[in-house]
Amino acid sequence: MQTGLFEFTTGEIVVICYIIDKNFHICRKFAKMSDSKNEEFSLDYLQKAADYLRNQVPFTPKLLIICGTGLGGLSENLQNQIEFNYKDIPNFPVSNVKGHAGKLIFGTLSEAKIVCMKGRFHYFEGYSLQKIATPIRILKLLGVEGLIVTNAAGSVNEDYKVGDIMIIKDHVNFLAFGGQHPLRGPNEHFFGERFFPMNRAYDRELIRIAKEVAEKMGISDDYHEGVYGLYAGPNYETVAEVRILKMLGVDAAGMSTIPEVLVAKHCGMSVFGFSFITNRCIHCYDEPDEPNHDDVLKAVMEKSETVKKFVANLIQETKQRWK
Ligand SMILES: O=P(O)(O)O[C@H]1O[C@H](CO)[C@@H](O)[C@H]1O
Ligand SMILES: Nc1nc2[nH]cnc2c(=O)[nH]1
Repeated sequence: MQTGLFEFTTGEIVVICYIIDKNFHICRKFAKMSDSKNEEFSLDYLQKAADYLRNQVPFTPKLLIICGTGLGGLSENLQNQIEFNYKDIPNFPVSNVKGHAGKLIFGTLSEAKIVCMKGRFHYFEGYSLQKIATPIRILKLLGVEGLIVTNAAGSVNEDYKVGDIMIIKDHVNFLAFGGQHPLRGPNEHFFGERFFPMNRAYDRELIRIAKEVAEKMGISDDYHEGVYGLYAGPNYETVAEVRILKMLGVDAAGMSTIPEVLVAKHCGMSVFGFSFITNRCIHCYDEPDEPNHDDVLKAVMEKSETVKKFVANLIQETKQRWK
C-alpha cells in the first residue's frame, strides 16, 4: 500500500497499528497515574483519622506543635493529656527515626487547646511529601488554626553556635526547584486554593512576640531570625553543598519542616517555626569534626528546659488565639 512517502504491506500496517495502539494504552496508563487523585491525601481518606480522634477528644484543639528531633519534651508542658500512638490512628503514618516517639498528645496549656505531634515524618524515610503532611490536614479537620513547627538543624551561618534557637523568618525549599511538592496533583479545594502565596508564610506577629519572649528570658545572645533550607538527607551536607547553601542565603539546614509548613499555609493556618541548632555545618575540608545524629540528640537534651520554657512562654503570650 502507498501511504504518502512510505510503502507498507498489510502485515506491516497491522504491526504499526499494534505498536501505536500499545503505546496509546501505555501513555493513557501514565497519564492516568499522574492525573489520579492522591487518595491518601484526599478529604475522604483523612476524615477517617479525624473522626477517630474527634470521638475521643473532648475539646477542639486550636494549636498544633510539631516536635523536632529530641524535642518531644515540649509535650510535657501540657495538662490533662490524652495520648494516642500513631499506629492506632486509622490512616495515620508511623515514624521511624530515633528521637521521634510516634505519639499524638492532646492537652491544655495556659487555657490554650493544644495537640502535640511527638514525632514527625521525613522524606528520607521514604514517605511521599503528601504522606509527611497528612497529619496537618487531619488536624485541620479537627479544628486546628495554628502551627508551631520545630526542628533540629545544622548552622550554615557561622555566627550561630550549637544550642542557639533560630526563629524561622523564611525558607528555601530545594525540593520544589526540582518540581517536588506535597500539593502537586489535583487541588483539594476543601482545604485551600490551587495557587497560594508564601512571601509572608511565617506569621510576623508571632515572630515579634517570640523575640520579646526570648528577650524577657535573657537569651538575647542565643537566638536569631534566619532562613531554613531543606536538604533531603539522609546524609549531612558535603563541604561544597554547605558553601552553596551559604551563598544562597540559608542560615540553617535540616531535612524536614517545609512540607508541613506548605500544607499548613495552603489550608489557612498561622505558622511559627524555629530550628534548634544542634551542630555546625562544616565549611572547610581541614575540619576533623563530622556531624552525627547522637550529637544532634545530645545537643537538644542539654538545652531542652530552655526550649520548653520558650515554647510555654510563647503560648502564654498568645493564648487568646488558641482558646
Ligand atoms: O528535622 P528534625 O526532624 O528535627 O530532625 C533533623 O535531625 C535529623 C538529623 O540528625 C534529621 O531528621 C533532621 O531533619
Ligand atoms: N541537613 C541537615 N540536617 C540536620 N539536622 C541536624 N543537623 C543537620 C545538618 O547539619 N544538616
